[in-house]
Amino acid sequence: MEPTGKDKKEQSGWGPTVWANLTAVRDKSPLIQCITNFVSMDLVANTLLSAGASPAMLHSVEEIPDFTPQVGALYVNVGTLSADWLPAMKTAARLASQLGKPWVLDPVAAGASGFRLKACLELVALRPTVIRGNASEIIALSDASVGPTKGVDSSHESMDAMEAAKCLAEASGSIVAVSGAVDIITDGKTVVGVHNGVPMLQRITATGCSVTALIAAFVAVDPLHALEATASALSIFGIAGEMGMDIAKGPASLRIHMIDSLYSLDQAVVLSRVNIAGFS
Ligand SMILES: Nc1ncnc2c1ncn2[C@@H]1O[C@H](COP(=O)(O)OP(=O)(O)O)[C@@H](O)[C@H]1O
Ligand SMILES: Cc1ncsc1CCOP(=O)(O)O
Ligand SMILES: [Mg+2]
Repeated sequence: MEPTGKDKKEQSGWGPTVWANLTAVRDKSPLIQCITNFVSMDLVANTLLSAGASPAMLHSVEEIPDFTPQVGALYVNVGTLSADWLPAMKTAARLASQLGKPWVLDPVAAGASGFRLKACLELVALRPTVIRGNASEIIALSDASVGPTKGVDSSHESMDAMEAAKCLAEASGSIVAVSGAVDIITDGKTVVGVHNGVPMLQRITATGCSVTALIAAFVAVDPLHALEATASALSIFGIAGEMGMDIAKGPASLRIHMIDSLYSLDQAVVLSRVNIAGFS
């Protein structure tokens, strides 16, 4: 029998797992429903398309009963949250959970206001498959606290959020991913680190939103191995950033070259660049 998911990774390292997951996204082209912020819509859609997935920015509550059952995964991002958007986010998340479909939460600026924190906690209660945020967002969610904030940017390093990520994963039952110089992914017990990426990715708005969308595409094709799928997506996005950075002159050209690189990544590049390791 062919090894799958975790077994395959343990036998031959992460490279083949990451490549197999990217190949599955390209082959299956999963439909991803994105309820995301206004800033990110373009980069999120183009990231998904260049990876081979099929994005659809459908966010009206009236369309959810017809559309959400057809998607491979749902992506919810609270970046430009207002009260009128929240019912659609919760209705879609509840339906995805009921249908056993993977859904992924990006809790942008979770600790910036009481309104936003409460909304994020209500979404977490609807059992996302994966929660991906920066370190400050994951700490705010885990502590359920509003505090000093840099808004959508992080004022912490990803490693500062290791314990918060584990606690949040234990409490929620979700895979929790913290992005940063090292991306941390945990189910509350196992913790892996992704060491791909370049610092310039922080200078492009919506790269965090886009990597969360990519996680949704990867869990859509391997929902039973959500931790491995999440690490794979973060590694692939980081590698696309590394390849793009080789020719970029700054954030604007990195944005273009990163999308081109994501589209054209081949097996040799992926196998040589994947940099994922467990934490003991
Ligand atoms: N210092 C860094 N070095 C390498 N990659 C980074 C660094 N900081 C962020 N990244 C990458 O940039 C992407 C966006 O992450 P991040 O900036 O933390 O998210 P957000 O935009 O939500 O704050 C992720 O793929 C992450 O791995
Ligand atoms: C600038 C901004 N403001 C509200 S949402 C948003 C985009 C945030 O994107 P990311 O979290 O990927 O940096
Ligand atoms: Mg973000």
